Amino acid sequence: MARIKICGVRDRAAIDAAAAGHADYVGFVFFPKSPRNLSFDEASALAGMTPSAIRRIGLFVNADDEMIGAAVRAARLDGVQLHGEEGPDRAAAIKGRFGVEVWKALAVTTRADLAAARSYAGVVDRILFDAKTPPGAALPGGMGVRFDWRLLAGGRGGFDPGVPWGLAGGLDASTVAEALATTQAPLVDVSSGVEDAPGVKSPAKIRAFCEAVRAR
Ligand SMILES: O=C(O)c1ccccc1N[C@@H]1O[C@H](COP(=O)(O)O)[C@@H](O)[C@H]1O
Repeated sequence: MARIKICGVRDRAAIDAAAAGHADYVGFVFFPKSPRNLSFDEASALAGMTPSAIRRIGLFVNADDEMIGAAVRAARLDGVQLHGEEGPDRAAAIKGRFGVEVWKALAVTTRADLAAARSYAGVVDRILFDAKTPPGAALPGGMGVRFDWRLLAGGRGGFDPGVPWGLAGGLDASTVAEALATTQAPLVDVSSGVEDAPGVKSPAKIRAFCEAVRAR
């Protein structure tokens, strides 16, 4: 069964809904341009509300060590998701310095974009394949944009980028079954697809998303 990450949680209701849906991860966004951005104090409080069965992943975009360190400590993060232009060397340095799981998001439009995953094998704990947002977009993710999931449709054994992976971008309760059927993704990550407005999570949509994943 695919693991579930609910990204961009900002309040107790969203965390409770993720727990009710047996989500595996919640994501805390540390990117000031995002409507889901958290202060370190907010993240610390949310961490205290998160059941121990759910792991906390911090999302960063080209952040420096000072910011990542402050967030790791405040929110007692289990992992970091690098959603900017962090290369394998930067990802390795972050893993070495902070000793948490490192996920690297790769922006995908065409099959050629998948090849970059290989350069992170042995470095990161997970690759997240996300859609490329349009040129000039406000954010590099979290905008409900999807890519052609058939790019991840593997042969008999399924798609194998040589490193654990997950699927993100444009998922919601009505599309995730098709996404899973097409890709056999071992993890799905959702943000805007479980919101009523940017940054406003819907507990009902979170529960529906988790049910759609678990129903498969
Ligand atoms: O959620 C954000 O605000 C965000 C900001 C900057 C980079 C990534 C962001 N979110 C991540 O984007 C993907 C796809 O999100 P969506 O489901 O299409 O809205 C996901 O990994 C989010 O965690």
